[in-house]
Amino acid sequence: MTQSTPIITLDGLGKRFGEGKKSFTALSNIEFEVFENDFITLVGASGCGKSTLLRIIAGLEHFTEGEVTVLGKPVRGPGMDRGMVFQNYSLYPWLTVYENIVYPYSVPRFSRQNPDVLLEAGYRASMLIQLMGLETSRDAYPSQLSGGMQQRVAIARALITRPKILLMDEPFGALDAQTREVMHDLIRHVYLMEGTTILFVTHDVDEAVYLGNKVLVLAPRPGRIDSVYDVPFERFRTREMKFSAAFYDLRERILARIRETAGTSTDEDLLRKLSTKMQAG
Ligand SMILES: Nc1ncnc2c1ncn2[C@@H]1O[C@H](COP(=O)(O)OP(=O)(O)OP(=O)(O)O)[C@@H](O)[C@H]1O
Repeated sequence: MTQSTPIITLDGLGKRFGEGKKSFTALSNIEFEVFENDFITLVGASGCGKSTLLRIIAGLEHFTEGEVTVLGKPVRGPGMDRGMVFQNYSLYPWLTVYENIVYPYSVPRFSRQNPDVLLEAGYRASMLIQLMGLETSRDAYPSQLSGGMQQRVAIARALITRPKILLMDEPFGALDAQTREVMHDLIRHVYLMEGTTILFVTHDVDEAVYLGNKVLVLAPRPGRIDSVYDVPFERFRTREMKFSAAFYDLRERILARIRETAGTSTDEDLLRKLSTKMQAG
């Protein structure tokens, strides 16, 4: 697959929840192409459909209009070509770190295969354990790990089958600021080492600019693509970048655009809207 062949194609994609009068259009006419080795971060006002879009690409949610194609094939459900990481780690508490990571290979499709495949899975798990800095926790259970470590395990598990695409839904949303920073550098490292194409949903515009090569802004009601920003930074990111004028300028432009799409021109506007909503509800 060359740079000019899209790895994911969204063609007139739409999603309606429910039927008839009570139906709700969550996404409308999404047209977008993702290319191999893209790192795309998705931002937008709350409820604009970021998670729904990611879940549709993952094959976890049906769509009601248009078509989604991954690696040239229409999406009809989840597949080994797409790994998914959620905010809440979703590890199996009764399995160790190593067992959680190799778990995808315990499905019958793999476990009935020749032992070489399982041996190779073991090697890959050990490599991922090293890549994620989990060597000393290999035999620990999830409850013995911090949130950041649990999320490293979840990322390793998503990567074990060498998916071409990694779909991440606010994966660092539950982590403290310091751990998030470490995870940012880790995920950029994984991206460069593994050559995976990444789609990453976040509420945090700083995170979106630091991680992404492109930032996709979705507008709400109905969810649609509003704008795409190219991130003008090197493949290797450094924390100093966050203090540069270019970073600040891009972040401010994206934040302003999100506010505009949400119909709020300032943070005060947004707070006023929220408090009116709370009083009403
Ligand atoms: N199962 C469902 N049934 C009905 N409506 C739903 C369902 N799931 C999501 N929605 C609605 O679809 C819209 C998009 O939801 P989604 O979670 O994708 O948005 P989001 O941009 O990820 O939100 P947030 O930023 O708050 O996480 C929201 O208005 C939500 O209420």
